[in-house]
Amino acid sequence: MFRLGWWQELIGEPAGNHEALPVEPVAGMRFAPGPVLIACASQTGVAEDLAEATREQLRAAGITSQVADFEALDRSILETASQALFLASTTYDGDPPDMAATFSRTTMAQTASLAHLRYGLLALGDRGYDDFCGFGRALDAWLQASGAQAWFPRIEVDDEDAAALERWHAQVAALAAPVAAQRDHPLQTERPA
Ligand SMILES: Cc1cc2nc3c(=O)[nH]c(=O)nc-3n(C[C@H](O)[C@H](O)[C@H](O)COP(=O)(O)O)c2cc1C
Repeated sequence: MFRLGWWQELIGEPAGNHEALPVEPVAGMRFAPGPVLIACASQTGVAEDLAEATREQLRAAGITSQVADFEALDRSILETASQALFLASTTYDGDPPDMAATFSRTTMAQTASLAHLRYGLLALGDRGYDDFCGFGRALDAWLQASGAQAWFPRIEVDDEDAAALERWHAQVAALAAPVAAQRDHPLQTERPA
């Protein structure tokens, strides 16, 4: 679906250079300059639609992003992304969507070096199933074990619950707001809390 090197082209790095970025101190609750990776694992399309809505939300805030499904993701892409939003559903018996099966089986089989990565995660599921949000929870655990730092606690969505989805878009808006404010008022510096 995606050509090789699509993420490296977006961040201006030649494809094939897979060295991890240096670890940066934790910044505040805001997107950093540079593109946001929106990674989507969907079986029946709900997470895909939400990923597009999130991309549109970022575009309206003047923030560049790239939506990628988990088939196009691998360790090297995550090791060169500094910020990402993950939208991940669960299917079958607590399993990843088909498009994330290889990622789950291979990339998640061992931890990665993701201390530079800040992320938000939306886990989609249905409490009617035994393993609620099984894949989203496993992905979150793997990201944390790999050193990535969550901007906010994982948001879990039960059967497309509107309140949970509102929380997601509110969190994205909160991350985007300081970027938009700085763009609109570039001479104002942020005051220390
Ligand atoms: C066949 C099937 C199996 C599912 N299995 C689970 C499950 O094990 N755990 C869970 O929390 N949700 C489960 N769900 C619910 C989906 O995760 C939920 O409907 C989600 O919104 C689908 O998102 P998607 O369209 O992006 O795949 C299942 C749904 C279907 C249709």
